[in-house]
Amino acid sequence: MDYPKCSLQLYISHARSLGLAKKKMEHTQRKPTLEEKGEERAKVEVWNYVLGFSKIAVVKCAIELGIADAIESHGSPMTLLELSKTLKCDPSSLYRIMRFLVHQKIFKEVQPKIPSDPKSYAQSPLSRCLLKFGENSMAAMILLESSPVMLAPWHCLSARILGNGTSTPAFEAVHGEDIWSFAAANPGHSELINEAMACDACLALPALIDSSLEVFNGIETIVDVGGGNGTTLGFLVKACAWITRGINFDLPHVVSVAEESDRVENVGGDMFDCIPKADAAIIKSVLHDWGDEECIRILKKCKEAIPEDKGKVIILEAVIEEDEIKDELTDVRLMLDMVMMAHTSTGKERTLKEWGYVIGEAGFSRHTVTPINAVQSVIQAFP
Ligand SMILES: Nc1ncnc2c1ncn2[C@@H]1O[C@H](CSCC[C@H]([NH3+])C(=O)O)[C@@H](O)[C@H]1O
Repeated sequence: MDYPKCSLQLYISHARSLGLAKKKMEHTQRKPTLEEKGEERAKVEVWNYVLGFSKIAVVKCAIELGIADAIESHGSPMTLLELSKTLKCDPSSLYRIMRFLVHQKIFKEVQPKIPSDPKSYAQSPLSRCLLKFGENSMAAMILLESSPVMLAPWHCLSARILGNGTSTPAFEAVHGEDIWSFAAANPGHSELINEAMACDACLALPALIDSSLEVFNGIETIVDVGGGNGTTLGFLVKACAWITRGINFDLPHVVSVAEESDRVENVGGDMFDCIPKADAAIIKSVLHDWGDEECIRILKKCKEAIPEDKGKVIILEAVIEEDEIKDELTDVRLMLDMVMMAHTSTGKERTLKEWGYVIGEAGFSRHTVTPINAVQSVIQAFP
């Protein structure tokens, strides 16, 4: 029934006569119960899952368009028109992309000095991570994880978990081979992996060098097992003048495209067969790609490569916290564990206890674990 706006009184008396007013007032005045509030919150959160993919998709789009790069080379905030001209984009579509990215706090909106002028877009610490190059860039990781090759296996996650460990791993189910054979046969994808891993090394190595440089004291030669394109060793030889020789050891298809540099040589091979000898071995973001049995085999090969008396293996990997005290990277570590499930056949992130198990089984007498300001901790294993 329609009521004129001004006749609330009339509505109330009419409702009262219908015996509805009390019920209606109770309904509008009653505070939602905790349970009802929880249900409401849950719906909003589920909406975020329903459409959550749009965040990575739009960020990938921003990297491909080069939005952050354009603002960076412009040297000051850019208006929509300037940005769309530079990027050769349709301004109305770009406007919607920028509205989304500003809402996500990836770019900042700058109000004009003269109110009738258009507003402009400025960088933030977050948008600088989307620059294609530079020390803070995380673009390569986004481009790898959002590539069709890496996204497809996620559709096979439940199939992988069903079947009590007998089902085909998700990556193999989609691509017919494991990620490393796939990379060997697809140089474009191999490059994406190498660049993404180099990007991760650019985050972890400065943290390691800043807080734990003493780990490398007395080491003159060092082999990086599964070293990718050599970024880790590049950081180490620069920070440690006493390292005379670094060996970047990886699969032949990886080292064949890695740049040689002063004091760092590339050696191709298979870590399950034999690892080049050195005073110490470093192994970063490799063991998490493998199950316990393979990890033990790799660690035994590392042990054979170093001197029994003063050698050590320096492992850079995430440690999953088991207690209640969790740091702000716990989410990232748990998501990384899911990535291992989707992209590798047997890989996983490990707790302290699980690291202790594989290190002990590989024959090391003791190990230490030191957190650094990164996703990874530094684990030193001694023969
Ligand atoms: N059998 C193998 N022998 C040597 N390297 C391998 C083998 N299987 C996989 N890898 C390499 O392991 C690396 C894992 S990605 C980690 C790269 C680098 N340590 C970094 O953190 O930046 C890739 O570069 C692979 O090519």
